[in-house]
Amino acid sequence: MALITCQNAAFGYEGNTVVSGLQFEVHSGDYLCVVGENGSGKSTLIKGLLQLKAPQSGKVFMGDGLGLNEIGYLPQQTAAQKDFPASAYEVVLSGRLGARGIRPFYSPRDKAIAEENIKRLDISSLRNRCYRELSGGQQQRVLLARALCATKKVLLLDEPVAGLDPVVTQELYRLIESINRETGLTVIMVSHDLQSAVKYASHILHLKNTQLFFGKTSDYLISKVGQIFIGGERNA
Ligand SMILES: Nc1ncnc2c1ncn2[C@@H]1O[C@H](COP(=O)(O)OP(=O)(O)OP(=O)(O)O)[C@@H](O)[C@H]1O
Repeated sequence: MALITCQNAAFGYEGNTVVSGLQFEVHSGDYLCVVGENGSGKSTLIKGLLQLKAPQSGKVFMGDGLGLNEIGYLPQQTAAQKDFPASAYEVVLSGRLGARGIRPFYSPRDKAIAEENIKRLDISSLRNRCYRELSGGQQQRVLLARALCATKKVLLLDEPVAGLDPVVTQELYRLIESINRETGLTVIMVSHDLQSAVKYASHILHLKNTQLFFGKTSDYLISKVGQIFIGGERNA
């Protein structure tokens, strides 16, 4: 059974539809990249998957025992988040807030999970540094560790490389791919970067206010949509 299913869903704001015809499934271990131009509805879909937004029509549902609090989410960074006055360790540990529920303190297990992800993302040397003093790439690693603390099942990333230089961008992509490959964690990532999407993702969802393509990356590459967009970028 699929972890997430979109059944002919449409989303919008105050009666205006911004993305429709969404028909896809995400299975355990998939690495899905959601691509499309500015304003094509990618972030709106992410809000729908997180159930922050109800579909105007159609359905979105979770299966395979997936709970909403088992999705680790790395949102698009805002200026306010970049200025967060806490240590890198505190930011990572706060990924356990959803699991902590009404318990007043973090448990030894919460702290062990934070340690595990600090090690996994190789950020031990940053743990006591103030988050807002870190570079963009370091901040994204900390936020990725935070999102991993929240989940063993699904990681939802909205443009995780926005504003990073090409070297740090490729490092982050490789890291996300190795987490997907080594742990089987399902990854759903919004990206503007088609070349990297087809390099790393197992599946592509291409939006342009409607669903232009959904399927395996290998099929996308030989599809009409894939040929137009990938060809277009290569010729640009
Ligand atoms: N809160 C909102 N209220 C009304 N319209 C909105 C709201 N948020 C987004 N929109 C509109 O919905 C459309 C899709 O926006 P969305 O942010 O989902 O696109 P996107 O593909 O994620 O774009 P980008 O790549 O620029 O982040 C746009 O036309 C946008 O102006």
